[in-house]
Amino acid sequence: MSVQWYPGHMNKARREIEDVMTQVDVVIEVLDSRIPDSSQNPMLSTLRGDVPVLRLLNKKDLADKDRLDLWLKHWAGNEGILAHPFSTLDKADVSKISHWVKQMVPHRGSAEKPIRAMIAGIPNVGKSSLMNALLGRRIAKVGDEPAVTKSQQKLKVTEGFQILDTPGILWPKIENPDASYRLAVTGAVRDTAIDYEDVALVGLAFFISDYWDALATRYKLKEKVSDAYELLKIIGSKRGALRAGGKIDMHKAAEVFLNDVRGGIIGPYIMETPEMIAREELLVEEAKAKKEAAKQARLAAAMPQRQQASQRAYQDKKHDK
Ligand SMILES: Nc1nc2c(ncn2[C@@H]2O[C@H](COP(=O)(O)OP(=O)(O)OP(=O)(O)O)[C@@H](O)[C@H]2O)c(=O)[nH]1
Repeated sequence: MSVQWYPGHMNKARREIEDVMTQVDVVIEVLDSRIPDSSQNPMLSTLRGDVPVLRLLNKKDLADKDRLDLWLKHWAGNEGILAHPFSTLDKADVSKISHWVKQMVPHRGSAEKPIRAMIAGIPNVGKSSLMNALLGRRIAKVGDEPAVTKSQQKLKVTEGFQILDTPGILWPKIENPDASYRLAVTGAVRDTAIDYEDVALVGLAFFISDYWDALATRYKLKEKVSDAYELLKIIGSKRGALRAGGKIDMHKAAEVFLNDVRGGIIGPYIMETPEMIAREELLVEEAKAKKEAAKQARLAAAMPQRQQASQRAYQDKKHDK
């Protein structure tokens, strides 16, 4: 949960995943179904090459089923990707994994040629829980170490199915500020990375627009409140987040709300839809194009000055002769 991603970490993770990729037949990519896009690692699609990916939308018990279906439809045609809603808490789901991997790698799966899988995902998506559930025992938590570590042992799940003993920890989409907030709201990145109250306000604004009824039921709100800051104050007041003198303690109010969101107490939700991500990507592209155009305009504007400067330098040189 507390990995801080720096370029050095990312390079190390990338190299190690590349090495491990040669030893596996399938990657089991664990996502947080409340943020199906932001919990994907941006590099995995390139790193995996031709290796198929079983994409588990974990924590389905916390997710909005309708939006989950939108994502499944969205990925349906993707070559080499099989996606399923999933929960490590659901024994029936866990028992289906060996069938799903066999579907993806039909030429392996016997005792002589077992399917070798690596579990991978960003921090806190449920990789260790998945390994424990598959193996029926607790493995040591990998926690703070980015990427795959040590030489990899293969652990037997069934006769024809093995998993590597250390999950691959991948970095989240930290370069996109909107995604960073969504990762923070669900608890996938450390609270200290972004201001706690800001995270709660982003989360609250999202619930106001997308899941107002659930919010109203949880906090017994009679009328719609559109302003996230005002609503955080109301939640703080209702839940006793007060300082001495009766002023609202906004940090405590943020804590109350975020604990509810992360624990699924308000109700099932998904913060991203394929359509919304497409719009966001378009905006990012447009912003990039605008920035580039502004740079070119600045260069063009500076051109005559540069030409004048080089002309002056030429004339000075001539004069000196
Ligand atoms: N509600 C719910 N919680 C889950 C599920 N699977 C895992 N969790 C919880 O998610 C949290 C993170 O799970 P871990 O298995 O530690 O996640 P991880 O990916 O190994 O985390 P790192 O070691 O930080 O990379 C724990 O509190 C788990 O209990 C699930 O299906 N539903």
